[in-house]
Amino acid sequence: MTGLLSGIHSPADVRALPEAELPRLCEELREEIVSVCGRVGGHLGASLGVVELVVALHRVFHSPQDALVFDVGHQAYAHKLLTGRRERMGTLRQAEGVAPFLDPRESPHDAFAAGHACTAVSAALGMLEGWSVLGRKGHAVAIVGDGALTGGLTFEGLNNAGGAHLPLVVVLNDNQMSISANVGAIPALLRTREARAFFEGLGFTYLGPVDGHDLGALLSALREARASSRPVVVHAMTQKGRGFPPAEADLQTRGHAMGPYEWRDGKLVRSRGGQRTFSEAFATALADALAKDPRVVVVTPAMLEGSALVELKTRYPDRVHDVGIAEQHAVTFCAGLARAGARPVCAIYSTFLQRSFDQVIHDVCLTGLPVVFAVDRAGLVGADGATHQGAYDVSSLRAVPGLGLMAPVVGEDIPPMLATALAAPGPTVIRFPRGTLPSPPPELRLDEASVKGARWVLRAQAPRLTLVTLGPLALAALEAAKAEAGWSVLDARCVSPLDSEALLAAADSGHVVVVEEGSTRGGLGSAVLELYAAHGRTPRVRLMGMPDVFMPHGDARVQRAALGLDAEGMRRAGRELLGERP
Ligand SMILES: Cc1ncc(C[n+]2csc(CCOP(=O)(O)OP(=O)(O)O)c2C)c(N)n1
Ligand SMILES: CC(=O)[C@@H](O)[C@H](O)COP(=O)(O)O
Ligand SMILES: [Mg+2]
Repeated sequence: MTGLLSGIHSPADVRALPEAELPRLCEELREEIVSVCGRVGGHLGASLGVVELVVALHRVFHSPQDALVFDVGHQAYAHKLLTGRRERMGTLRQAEGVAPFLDPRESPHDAFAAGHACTAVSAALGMLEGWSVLGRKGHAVAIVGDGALTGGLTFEGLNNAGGAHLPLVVVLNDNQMSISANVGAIPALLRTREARAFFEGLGFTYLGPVDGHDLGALLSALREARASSRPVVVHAMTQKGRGFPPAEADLQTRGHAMGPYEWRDGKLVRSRGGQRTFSEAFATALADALAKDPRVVVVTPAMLEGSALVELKTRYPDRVHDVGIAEQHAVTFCAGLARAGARPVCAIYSTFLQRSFDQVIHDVCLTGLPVVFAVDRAGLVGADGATHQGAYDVSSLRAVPGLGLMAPVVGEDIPPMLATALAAPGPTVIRFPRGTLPSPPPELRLDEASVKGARWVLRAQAPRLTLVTLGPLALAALEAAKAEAGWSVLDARCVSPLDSEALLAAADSGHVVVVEEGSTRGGLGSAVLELYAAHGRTPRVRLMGMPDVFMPHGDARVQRAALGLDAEGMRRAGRELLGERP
């Protein structure tokens, strides 16, 4: 790489450039972002939209003495390129490579770790307050999207900041988009003069709206904000996908994030197989439920695309609700719907459901309201890494009384599971992973009758060992067991309530390996051990799953194999437990 970017190793180099060179720097940053994302995929559109903003921020503020706190961190590729990570950017989102979002362990210029939305204002305010206590000087800037303004946590931070009289700078990166078009009253509010009144009402000085691609305007607004002794909002208008026509033209998919791509015959081609995903299979089952039962209502906290609900939203605009990046609200909204007699299905990623644990307990489960949670991205998620792993849903939700919890193995399991959940008098979780559907062996087909208990996928004549699995891992277990003599496979299917009878029968084999794609701390394996302890049963048990660390980014298939969550790994673990040569 020649050009300006090759001479930029830290923000000090950005500040040393003549101002007239900054447009060229922005051009090079865009070229680099498009090129990196073309090779490895990533959050292309969000990052392209803030190139001028990031350059201006590094020009006016002095990172790391000043803290630039990016909300989510998916928009920060230009920041990574300007802070010493340019040469490693080709490793973005891959194992051992540059992190998908921001992480202070990767760079001192990443002021605060993120990946989940709506944390920036609170974190930046906390840092300012901390510095004030410790007598350290510095500016703190929260860079927040308009989507993050649909989340309660952002408002909690703004409210606190407006009354705290600290010179917090909030840069509102308003591209009029969340992943989908932004929702609720906020988008309209931000288009009117009331935006000023709103932020001023909260105790902020309001600067803007500023053209977020006009470096001169940005520099002058940010300088004014830096000089302020009060909280300031700089309202910058940006365009997602800016400078890359396919992203500008297709905001929801290419404009937010996409996998690796290439140009073929003048067309952008995504390298994605045509196989159906678990999310799509769930959406198909939902379509059926919506058609059959007028009480069914679907709720997503800002993940219409990821949860494959775009088409259903078009077909049922009044029964499919995108409520914004508002997981707590989504769950309590569902509780209200259920209380009114509707049958809500909350489609939510496992990692984002963490936000609403109390709402699940207090608003839904305490009185047993019939809400269905379609918990997507349960298990390893791959390139999004530690912040997005679906590791804790089973461990945490298993503890909640009256909450049913089940997991399909194959796509065919989903319709009967959803029907069972919708017919249940109380709340139910259906958890399924990110990715494509496996091909079902004929013996795994379920009938449409209600789903009950565990299912023997393979029952050996003289069993020596049972692999107890959850979700699609049953298929790898089947492969492992078929290669060994006397191995059985039990698909636990329901974690709550546990099928005690089947699991106690599994103990008869003397050796039990419990395999799940979730934390082994408190997950299905723990449930099985609790059951055996309660019944005084003492088979030799081995637990397999996600270990007691925050699993980093990488290829999910590779990680699965490394954790032994494939046929080979299960065979190895089983043979070890049996005392046989692995
Ligand atoms: C708590 C949480 N919910 C959902 C998401 C998924 N998500 C990531 S970015 C994004 C859109 C954010 O919109 P905005 O803040 O406007 O930023 P933009 O992408 O437009 O730059 C969403 C919904 C998340 N990261 N965290
Ligand atoms: C940044 C963020 O939280 C989302 O954009 C997320 O990366 C989407 O993940 P999926 O690709 O699994 O939908
Ligand atoms: Mg936005």
